[in-house]
Amino acid sequence: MKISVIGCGYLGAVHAATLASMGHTVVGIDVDPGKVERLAGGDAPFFEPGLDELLRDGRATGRLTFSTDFAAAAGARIHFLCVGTPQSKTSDGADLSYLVSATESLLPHLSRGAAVVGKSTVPVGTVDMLGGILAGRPDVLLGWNPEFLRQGTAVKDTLVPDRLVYGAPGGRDAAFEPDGTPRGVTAVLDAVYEPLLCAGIPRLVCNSATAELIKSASNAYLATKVSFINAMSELCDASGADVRELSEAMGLDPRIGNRYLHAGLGFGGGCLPKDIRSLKTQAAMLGVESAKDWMGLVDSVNAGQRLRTVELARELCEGHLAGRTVTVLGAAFKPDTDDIRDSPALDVALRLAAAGAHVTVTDPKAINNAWMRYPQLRFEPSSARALEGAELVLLLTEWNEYRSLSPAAAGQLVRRRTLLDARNVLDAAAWEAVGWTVRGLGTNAGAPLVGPVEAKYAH
Ligand SMILES: NC(=O)c1ccc[n+]([C@@H]2O[C@H](COP(=O)([O-])OP(=O)(O)OC[C@H]3O[C@@H](n4cnc5c(N)ncnc54)[C@H](O)[C@@H]3O)[C@@H](O)[C@H]2O)c1
Ligand SMILES: O=c1ccn([C@@H]2O[C@H](COP(=O)(O)OP(=O)(O)O[C@H]3O[C@H](CO)[C@@H](O)[C@H](O)[C@H]3O)[C@@H](O)[C@H]2O)c(=O)[nH]1
Repeated sequence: MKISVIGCGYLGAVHAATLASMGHTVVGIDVDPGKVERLAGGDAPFFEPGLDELLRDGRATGRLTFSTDFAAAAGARIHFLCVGTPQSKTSDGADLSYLVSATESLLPHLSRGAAVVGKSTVPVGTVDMLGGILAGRPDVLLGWNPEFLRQGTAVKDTLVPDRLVYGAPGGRDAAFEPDGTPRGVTAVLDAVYEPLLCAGIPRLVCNSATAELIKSASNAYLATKVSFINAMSELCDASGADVRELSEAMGLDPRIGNRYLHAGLGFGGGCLPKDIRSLKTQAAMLGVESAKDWMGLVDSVNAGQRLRTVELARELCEGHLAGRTVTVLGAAFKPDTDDIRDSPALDVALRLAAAGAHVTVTDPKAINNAWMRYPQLRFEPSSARALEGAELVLLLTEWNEYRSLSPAAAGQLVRRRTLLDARNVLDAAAWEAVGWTVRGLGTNAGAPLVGPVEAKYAH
């Protein structure tokens, strides 16, 4: 099947390359000529494990091409909208201007009966709004097929997803003939995903509003779990408990599960933060105060972890960050990606620098992106050189390279063996054994149990 993918960023490039690997003929369209040139050359414009290989394969078979020209999308049976829906510059809501523009650019090139299906994460009601743009083309099928991939494991997540969700006009009842044969956009999507469906991946068909909300609610739930355990980590610090043990024990209850229950610096990236704010805005507009307040709390607990980290760093520098030499391990919002969108690590690094510390940031993949965005920070690609002379080391993104640092070797490089493990991943005892002072978030490692509890319950 000929398919077009509009918007070739972290989502679209992976979607296009995996569809080509399933045997489809795919053209990726993007307004960024530099990105298109690299993709067309079989070279991913960002770091995503496994993507380069898929791009090269797609290029070799001739099934995967890229263009800046929307005319190249003509003749496709289905067009996937994968453009960004970032947080608006003026509110907490999503900026839908890229989607509107992409749909308008696509309109003149739509074949009779073609399907337009969005994958971007959108507020509920977006499909109806885009339907207005396509109103003059009643032959065109419109649907939504939200994406759940994670960066760092995007290729595997796309080829072996937990589920496929189709938002189709009229919902489940209208999506099938009386004999159960899929019709309309459901039939087209089934043909696209045939190999996945044959492999037993569950597929859920619902109306567009439900599909839009399934995506937002899923991200909101993941963010809720992270903020919940981080709120518990603060309780642990206040009481002398250890959040790693608490989380492990809670996670063994299958009703709770241990995933997204890792306490630390909290969530960042191009998805969870903007998606919970967008959901908060949607809830407010729909007059649903409980969901609005819930998202606000999840967001503020998450922001609090960044501030707690800076305060802990200050404490570890005897109350004064000004003039201190500080090394930050990690710039990406999480390991295995070069994405620095809303990176908790860089947020903390900027706050430390603003407090007067001499901050050096290192990262295995994200240095270039970080340096272009924050030229005021100092970056060093080599972690060994970044550690030289440090008075405080902060582990802010848990790349394997940092998890496997030798405490003794790192100790030879720094001026003072003081470590803040804000991702709670290191073996504090092994580091303390060679003279490091180690602190975490909610692990109480090395912290004196000064009596916040006694103070709170004194009267
Ligand atoms: N990144 C993820 O892991 C992920 C996963 C699931 C869903 N999503 C959602 O997918 C969407 C895209 O996210 P992303 O991370 O890929 O963003 P991104 O910024 O990496 O990519 C968006 C791409 O769209 C292009 N673009 C913008 N306007 C365009 C237009 N009018 N025509 C053609 N191309 C245009 C941009 O140049 C860019 O390459 C968002 O809604 C996001 O929430 C992302
Ligand atoms: O126990 C945990 C798990 C994650 N995180 C942090 O949470 C953030 C998000 O992590 P992850 O979900 O792995 O990254 P994303 O690639 O942003 O993926 C999320 O956002 C995508 C875009 O919507 C969705 O498709 C995915 O399903 C959803 O997991 C990162 O900063 C992590 O460090 C924690 O702090 N503790």
